[in-house]
This record gives sequence, C-alpha cells and structure tokens, in this order.
Amino acid sequence: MDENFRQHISGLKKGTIKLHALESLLTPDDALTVRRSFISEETGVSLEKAGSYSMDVSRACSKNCENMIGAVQIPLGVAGKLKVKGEYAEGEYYLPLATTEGALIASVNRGCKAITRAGGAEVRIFRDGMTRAPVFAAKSVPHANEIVCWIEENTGSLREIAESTTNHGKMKDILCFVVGTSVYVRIEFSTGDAMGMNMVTIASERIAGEVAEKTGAVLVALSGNMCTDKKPAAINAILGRGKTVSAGIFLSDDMIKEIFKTDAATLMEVNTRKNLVGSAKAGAIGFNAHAANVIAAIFLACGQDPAHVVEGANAMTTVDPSEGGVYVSVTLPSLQVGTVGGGTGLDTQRECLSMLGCAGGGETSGSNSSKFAEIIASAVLAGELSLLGALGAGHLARAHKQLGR
Ligand SMILES: CC(C)(COP(=O)([O-])OP(=O)([O-])OC[C@H]1O[C@@H](n2cnc3c(N)ncnc32)[C@H](O)[C@@H]1OP(=O)([O-])[O-])[C@@H](O)C(=O)NCCC(=O)NCCSC(=O)C[C@@](C)(O)CC(=O)[O-]
Ligand SMILES: NC(=O)C1=CN([C@@H]2O[C@H](COP(=O)(O)OP(=O)(O)OC[C@H]3O[C@@H](n4cnc5c(N)ncnc54)[C@H](OP(=O)(O)O)[C@@H]3O)[C@@H](O)[C@H]2O)C=CC1
Repeated sequence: MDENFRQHISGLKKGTIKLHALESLLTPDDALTVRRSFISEETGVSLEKAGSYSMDVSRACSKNCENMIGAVQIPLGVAGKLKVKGEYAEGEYYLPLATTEGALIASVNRGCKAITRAGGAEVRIFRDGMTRAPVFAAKSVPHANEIVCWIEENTGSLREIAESTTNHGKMKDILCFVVGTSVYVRIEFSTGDAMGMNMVTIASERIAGEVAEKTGAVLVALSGNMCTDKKPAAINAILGRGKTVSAGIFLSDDMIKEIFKTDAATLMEVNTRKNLVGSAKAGAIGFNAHAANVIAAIFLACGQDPAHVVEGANAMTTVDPSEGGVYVSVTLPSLQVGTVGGGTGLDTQRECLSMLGCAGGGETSGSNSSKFAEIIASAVLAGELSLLGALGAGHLARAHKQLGR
C-alpha cells in the first residue's frame, strides 16, 4: 500500500486523525480507500467488494453519506412495460426495481401486463404538500391560545419569511394543534421537483424563530412529530403528506381468469377479508397487500429516502364490483418523492430516474416529481393486483418456492 495511505491509517489508529476528517486531507476516492482499509484492519473483514463501485463519490461523500467506505450493491431488475394514463405520466414505462426478494419483480411484471393490456392505469394526484411541525412550549393554556391566534393572524408575513429561504418552495398552509401547553405548528409547502425535507426544515426554522420572538413561545423542537416524518401516523393518512395519489384500472372477467388464474368474486373477497377487515383487526394504518414492496424497490433504484417507505406504504387498496369485471384502485395518501436533491443525483439512481423520463427538474416546477409519483402509484397497483390474484389462486407459497429460494 501507498506510504501516504499507511501514514493516514497510522494516524487513524493513534487517534491523531479523525475518521470523518479524511476528506479534508485526501481526494474523495483516496479518503474512502484509507477509511475502508482502516475499518478492514479493525474488523478483520476484507471489504474488497464494498470497495468496488462505479459512482463518482465526490458528490456522495459530501452530500449523501458521511464516513463513506464504499457501496453495497442491490440487484436491479425491470418490470413492464407499464402503461400509465396520468396528468403528468402518459405512456409506457419500464420500471427500475432494486430488490433481493425473489418473486417480487415477476409479480409486478404480471400486474403491469394486466394493466397495460387493460388500457393503462388511470392515475391522479389529489394533493401535494410537504410538512414540518415544530413544537413550542406555552406558559399556560391561554398563552397557547394566544400563540395560535397570532400565527393565524400573521400567516401572510410568515409566508414571506419562509419563502425568502428558497427559490422553489411555496408555503401553502399552517395548521395548529394544541395539547395543554404544547403547540404544534404543522407548516405545509409545495416543493417543486424536490422531495423537500431539507428545504421545508430550513424554511420552518425561520418561521419558528419569528413565532418565538413575537409570541414568547419557546421552541422545544423543530420537528415535533406532528409532521410526521418517517413514523407511521394517522395524520399523514388523513391529511396527506408529500403527494396524495390514486391509481385505478378496470379488469374484465376474462383478463382476471387468463392472467391471474382466479375470478372477480375471489379477488373482491380476498381484498375485503385481507386488506380491509384483516388490516382493521390488526390495527394497521395501511390497508393494502404489499405497497411497501414496490415503493421500497423503486425508492432504492431511484435515489429516494428509503425511510419514507414508512409513509409511502400507508396505502389503501379497493376492489369494486363492475359490469363484466372489477375496478381495482390504490390510494397513497403520503408518497414523498423527488427528482432533484437527496440521492437523485447519484449516478446509478439518476440513470433509473432517466429510464422513467423524470430525472432532474421538470419543464414546469414539480412536473417531474408528479410524473414520478403517478408512475409509482401505477406500479403499486400492479403489485397489488398480482398478489391479490396469487392469494386468490392459492399460488403465493408456490411462487416464492419457485422464484425465491
Ligand atoms: C410468480 C407469479 C408472477 C407467477 O404467475 P403465473 O400467472 O403463475 O405465471 P405465468 O407463467 O402464467 O406468467 C404470468 C406473467 O407473470 C410474469 N412473470 C412470470 N414469471 C416471471 C419471471 N420469472 N420474471 C418476470 N416476470 C414473470 C409475466 O408477466 C408473465 O406473463 P408473460 O410475460 O409470460 O406473458 C405469480 O404467482 C405471483 O405474482 N405471485 C405472487 C408473488 C408476490 O406478489 N410476491 C410479493 C412479495 S410477497 C411479500 O413480500 C408480502 C406478503 C405476501 O407477505 C404480504 C402479505 O402479507 O400479503
Ligand atoms: N432536514 C431534515 O430534517 C430531513 C432531511 N432529509 C433529507 O433531505 C434530503 C431531501 O431534501 P430536499 O430539500 O428535497 O433536497 P435538497 O436538500 O437536496 O435540496 C434540493 C434543492 O434543489 C433546488 N432545486 C433546483 N431545482 C429544483 C426544482 N425543480 N424543484 C425543487 N427544487 C429545486 C431547491 O433549491 P431552493 O430551495 O433554493 O429552491 C431545493 O431546495 C434527502 O437527502 C433526505 O434524506 C430527510 C428527512 C428529514
């Protein structure tokens, strides 16, 4: 090994160099090599494979991952083509899916086949807004009331303050909730093509400062969990967070029989007893079969924040009787996605977004992230159709035996 590298490793061992300071002393690739070699020596694991990557790490180690030592690889497959008839996504798409679960892509692929043959998923976005909710301490219940009244009377000036921090963010709404002396201020923004959590957090900090100064409220935490970010929460399912999007498809009796080897009545019964009654009995927030599977696979492929699978999978699946077949829908109340920012600029993730024609900022602000959300909702519909069909036909265990072990 290079003498310069050995000296840095020796500095790490002696504690004269901090592990996270390597990028200030070396090029990004060299910093990773030294850190990985040090961790390899400390743990006795070669890490040779983790050190084999194709991405330009200068971006990753400065914006996405501290103390970076390499990359893990997740198999990337495709499903489709999937025909989507949305307001932003109009066409047929190959879906990039990163997963290690055998049978998942086959299942989504089968759903895509059905949807495309049936004419395409009909998809619409009903609401769009990213939230952050600081929590303040008031001195008393009347003081809490004064704080809320002040915020409601000064929404206009708070909007100006918030929007001075961003070119693309627009404040849409402020909702206040009080519990005794705790005041939760849920601030909602449209965030263009960004998922928006950094953008909204920065803007909310300015609002919080103004509220504290003008009302005497004490800011306890910039995130008070009424946002609610990265935790399962009914508020996101009810009010929405990120994009609220629904996709639906009519499937004829013939198609259900041919593609899913079952029938309309069985599909409806599985959905009612499993997705609706079963989920209710279990106290679930999501009433679906496996929305998380599809969202996680697309999120990993396309550079989304994987923790947002928690809210994204908060979906409800319905199967309505319809003349000559069924109308199946999924509704995702809190799908948080972006095509700029976060992990979307990493090389392989950007390639995957480009496969869908939505990498980077859209022609109009927000059009690419909306297109992406419509495609994801349609992909979730494909996954729901196929798993409901497999359960109806009694094929679930067989499929995983054949494809997953
Ligand atoms: C496995 C299938 C698709 C077989 O489905 P099938 O109908 O028996 O097979 P087929 O040979 O007739 O193929 C039908 C179509 O499926 C697709 N397909 C078929 N095989 C492949 C393959 N190798 N690679 C890619 N695509 C494949 C393909 O589109 C094909 O059409 P074609 O292109 O041939 O005209 C079906 O049985 C199925 O979907 N099973 C369900 C599996 C599933 O959804 N797993 C999801 C993960 S389960 C889980 O994680 C969550 C869970 C289950 O715990 C949640 C819960 O509690 O419910
Ligand atoms: N801070 C937090 O509490 C949390 C952070 N995260 C992380 O936040 C990151 C995502 O935050 P996010 O704010 O989306 O991304 P970034 O922080 O990467 O910021 C994206 C910026 O891109 C600019 N931009 C350029 N073109 C566009 C466009 N067309 N539409 C919208 N913005 C555009 C905006 O600048 P401008 O604002 O000037 O318009 C925007 O603020 C992820 O890495 C995620 O993991 C996740 C959860 C919580």
